[in-house]
Amino acid sequence: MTFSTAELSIKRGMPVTIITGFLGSGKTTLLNHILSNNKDLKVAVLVNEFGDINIDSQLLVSMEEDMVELSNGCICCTINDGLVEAVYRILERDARIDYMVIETTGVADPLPILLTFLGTELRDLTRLDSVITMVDAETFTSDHFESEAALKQITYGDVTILNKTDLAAPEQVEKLEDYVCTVKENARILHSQQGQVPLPLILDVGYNNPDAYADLVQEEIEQTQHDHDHHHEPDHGHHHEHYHDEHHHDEHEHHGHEHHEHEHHHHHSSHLDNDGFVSVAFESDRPFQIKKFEQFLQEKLPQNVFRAKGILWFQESEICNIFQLSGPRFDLQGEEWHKAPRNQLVFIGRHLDADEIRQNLTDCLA
Ligand SMILES: Nc1nc2c(ncn2[C@@H]2O[C@H](COP(=O)(O)OP(=O)(O)OP(=O)(O)O)[C@@H](O)[C@H]2O)c(=O)[nH]1
Repeated sequence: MTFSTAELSIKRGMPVTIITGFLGSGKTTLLNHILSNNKDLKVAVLVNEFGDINIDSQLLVSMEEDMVELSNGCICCTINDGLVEAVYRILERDARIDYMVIETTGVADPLPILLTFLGTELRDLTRLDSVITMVDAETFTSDHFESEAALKQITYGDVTILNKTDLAAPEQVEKLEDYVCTVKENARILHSQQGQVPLPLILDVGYNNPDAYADLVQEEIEQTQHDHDHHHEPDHGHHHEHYHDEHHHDEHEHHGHEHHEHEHHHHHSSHLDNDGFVSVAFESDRPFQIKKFEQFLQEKLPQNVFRAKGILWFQESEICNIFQLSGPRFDLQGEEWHKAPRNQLVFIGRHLDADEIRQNLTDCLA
């Protein structure tokens, strides 16, 4: 008689923390803080990114590579098979794993992700410990970037971390705290700089209350069942079709596709459609000329780019430059190359003209 590896080694009751928060709020920074201070706790990480290139996972502090699982599909899709599969891959690992942390994209509504943990077979294999919401204390205001996802992130967070307090006046932080309490009564709020919060305040805290989501879970299961019956479609078809559609959407946003509704989305995510945010990826095996790239940033970077990140290679420099742009500020940090030099950049914003951005960047190449 033979056993599959999965049957032999699948882990049960794995505690899971979900990190959510809007674009650039500090999710990856918090994840790095966790990974640098987790002591004996073996943490596996699942990173979901908005865009075609995985930048975040390359910016994680050095850790065993196989502890990071990626999923570039849209994990905010309701009762999501792609997410379930990625979590399974972690649970099936032979290595010891004590804890799982999931970083969502900045434009994700966390509710469908929560419901995936509470309403599928993951309910028996994992224990959703808490949802942490990162908030950029400098830029977040009560208009929540006109993004429904940004609001949902606060609504469904079990702990809210007001991050970047170094960039915000104390009165502004206080005002933000009041606002968060209007969205979420009795919110648990922490403050931080660079995501530095004591880990016992955020990990293994048992804040998530599955009972609070029982009705939604039931509704979702029925909806999913109905949709599957209706479409006569196997689960896989659903996921891949969506995945493909996201990318198509990214690429062609400037032709006015932002109002397109994914037919196969269920009711929780259909209203979002990434709130009109699109991502434009750029990659090249040729280096940039520093001067030209600087000029691009100063003169050609579209105003509506909300977030950008990348790993940059300049002709004039031997080091790898980590580029971060979040709202009004950008930053370049040098480090050693850990792989063959190459340019990888992602821009995120509303109404971006992908062709124009790519052409302008191509013009910066040496
Ligand atoms: N000044 C300041 N900068 C911060 C702080 N926390 C994070 N940052 C910077 O903010 C930028 C965005 O941080 P990330 O951790 O990448 O944000 P994120 O939420 O993962 O961003 P997305 O990938 O867009 O979802 C980076 O340049 C960070 O170094 C902080 O407390 N103060």
